[in-house]
Amino acid sequence: MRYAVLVTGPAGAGKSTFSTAFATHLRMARRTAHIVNLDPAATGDAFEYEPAIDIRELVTLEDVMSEMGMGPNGGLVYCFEYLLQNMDWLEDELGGYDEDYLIIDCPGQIELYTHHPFLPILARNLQRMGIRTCAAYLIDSQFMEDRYKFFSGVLSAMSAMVNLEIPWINIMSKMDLVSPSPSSEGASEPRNGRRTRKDISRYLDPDPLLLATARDGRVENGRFHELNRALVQLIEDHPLVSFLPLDLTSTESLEVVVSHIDFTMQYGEDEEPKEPNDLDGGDFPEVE
Ligand SMILES: Nc1nc2c(ncn2[C@@H]2O[C@H](COP(=O)(O)OP(=O)(O)OP(=O)(O)O)[C@@H](O)[C@H]2O)c(=O)[nH]1
Ligand SMILES: [Mg+2]
Repeated sequence: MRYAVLVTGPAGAGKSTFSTAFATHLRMARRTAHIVNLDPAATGDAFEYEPAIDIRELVTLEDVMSEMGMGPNGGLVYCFEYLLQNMDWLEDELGGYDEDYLIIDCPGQIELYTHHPFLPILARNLQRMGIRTCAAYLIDSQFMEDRYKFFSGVLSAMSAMVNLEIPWINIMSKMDLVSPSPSSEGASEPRNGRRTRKDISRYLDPDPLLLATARDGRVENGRFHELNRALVQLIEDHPLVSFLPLDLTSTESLEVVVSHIDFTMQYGEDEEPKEPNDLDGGDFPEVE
């Protein structure tokens, strides 16, 4: 059995850093892990490890921009359409890695997650190749600085999620930047840019009151209040929106995240009897 984790999320969320730390962690545990770079705009030595598979061998953003006269955003979308049309390239590359864990570092362009079918198509292709796949969606802990920014982050995570038919976990990255301040324990708002444990947990497991009330605890007025309440209800009703904190300065924190990913993919539970045939594959003769 092969496993793949799609590491996704907005620009600068810490995807590449997490991918590297994740690979190192698996290797230390004597598990085989390979990084797959799917960011056609990644610069030369962005990785501590040479990626085992690299989209830049198929297409680079730089070439697309200079040869097609495209800007960076259109260029990235073009690169992905090109990849989707050349799935056999990826399949050939992946063919060499059996029984392994593939950590797929995705680019940070939000369009790819919200309204482009790139991720669902990629996930379906990986599954068709017999690779057990899950996704991790990272949001930078700085999103917790502002509740509106935070909820817009939650909504973009949800909009990416609804399109995907694979198991999914949300990760709040860079938690080392918001370690709770012991001196302000009990207060509900940050002091000196630090946050209390209670405050942090309200974001990790989104608390509806966070959005429905203003900083000083007043209920906000008018139309936006109604809109916010509707969003709160949506988030409350949606069981998948909670975040696992990730602090890369703590091995324990990384271990917890890795074990969630293992659990999500049922890592190591591949000894079960296999399906006699791939039921939704095209292996059956046409029934008249
Ligand atoms: N403090 C802190 N900084 C981090 C952490 N992870 C990443 N960073 C920093 O955040 C910036 C972006 O990290 P990347 O890993 O390149 O993020 P990315 O999501 O791959 O970015 P794109 O590929 O451009 O979308 C870099 O300056 C990192 O050093 C973390 O856990 N803690
Ligand atoms: Mg990156």
